[in-house]
Amino acid sequence: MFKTLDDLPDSQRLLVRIDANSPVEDGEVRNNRRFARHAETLRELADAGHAVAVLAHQGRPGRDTFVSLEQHAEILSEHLDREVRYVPDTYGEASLEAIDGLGGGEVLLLENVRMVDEELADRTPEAHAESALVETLSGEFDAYVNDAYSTAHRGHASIVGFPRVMDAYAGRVMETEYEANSAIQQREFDGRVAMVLGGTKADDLIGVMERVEDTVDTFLMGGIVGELFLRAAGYDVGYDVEGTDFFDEQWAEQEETIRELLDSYGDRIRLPVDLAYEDEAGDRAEIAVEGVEKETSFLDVGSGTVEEYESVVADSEAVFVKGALGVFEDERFADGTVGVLEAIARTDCFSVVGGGDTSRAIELYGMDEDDFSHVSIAGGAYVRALTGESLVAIEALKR
Ligand SMILES: Nc1ncnc2c1ncn2[C@@H]1O[C@H](COP(=O)(O)OP(=O)(O)OP(=O)(O)O)[C@@H](O)[C@H]1O
Ligand SMILES: O=C(O)[C@H](O)COP(=O)(O)O
Repeated sequence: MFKTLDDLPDSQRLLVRIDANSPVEDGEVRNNRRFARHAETLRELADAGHAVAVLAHQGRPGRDTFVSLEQHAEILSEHLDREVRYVPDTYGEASLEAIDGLGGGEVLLLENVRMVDEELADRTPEAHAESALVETLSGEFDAYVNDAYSTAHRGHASIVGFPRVMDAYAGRVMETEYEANSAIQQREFDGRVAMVLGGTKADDLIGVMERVEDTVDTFLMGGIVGELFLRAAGYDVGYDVEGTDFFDEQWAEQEETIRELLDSYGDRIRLPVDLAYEDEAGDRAEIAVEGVEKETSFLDVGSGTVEEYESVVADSEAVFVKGALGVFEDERFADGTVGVLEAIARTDCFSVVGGGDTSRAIELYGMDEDDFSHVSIAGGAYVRALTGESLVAIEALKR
């Protein structure tokens, strides 16, 4: 097992990796449950008198969610009820100076670690440990704490590099999510098991589908991923809204695998029977997938699909959710995501909802977290844990 905060010596200078990757709307970073959860870890460390420098990422280069962490520092300050200083630099002169001035009980947020090219480089953990980022920052601290459970599946420098050269501990979020999600993996279900798969990241979900073949009876597809499956099934769908680029690259990469999955899983994969879009008046409109004739950017599954998915949920003993069925952040296109989540909440089935964005729908639409067995703040990491795949961050902490 890994070491936890219970094992930390007193008065340490700590480098703490959190995952505050958040939705960004019109340049504004949206507060979400990740902040509140990580704030608990940071409060515990600061209250204990440790000096805390925080490392985190936001978005990916090339995406419009790829922004600096200045707003994250403000949001964290509100949650912590103490100032979180921010330095617009990750391991250069400015950040080293700020780290130098960091006292016990203080919290400093370094700049988006994905602004350092080495972070995302495709390298082994050994090579990551030799990067300038890791070599420089590791020399400034006594120990490294990884609380970023939701990034635990990414073999990036800040996740797998530091634990090779520093004393490493799991933060509270890492510890509790790991325990909860491993417990799920060990359960056995007598009845039917359904998995709701949506959102934007096809490669994550396809990996899952291949691994849970023996456990899951029905896959309920939606979101961008659902449209990719519909396209593979012969429907003329999968067109981006202006300014987004979800479909073409993923289609080129995944077309063949999606076709194979459709062939081999047959009826176990349920695809949307209707979809919703914004009409000329700006209202929600729906169309059956059979009737789609012109290029349309769809933003939700339709009401016929929700009805079908609700009845699958009602017949299931366990339901796992990863990814939203539509752009639920816009009330007009929340019906799919909210409809299915409410159907789950109405039953007493064992249920797990994951996905940093998706789980936010629970809060946004006034649902009660207690109606679900577990709500994870992780997306890809949660799904991998669920399917028994090991997480590189956990392996690194266990070394
Ligand atoms: N048809 C669609 N068009 C555009 N975006 C969509 C569509 N359907 C769902 N989404 C978006 O998918 C997002 C959720 O999926 P995503 O795969 O990003 O994340 P997640 O599973 O919640 O979390 P994580 O990022 O933690 O893996 C939502 O923000 C929603 O707006
Ligand atoms: O939000 C997440 O799922 C994590 O922060 C990982 O982000 P990524 O999918 O961009 O690597």
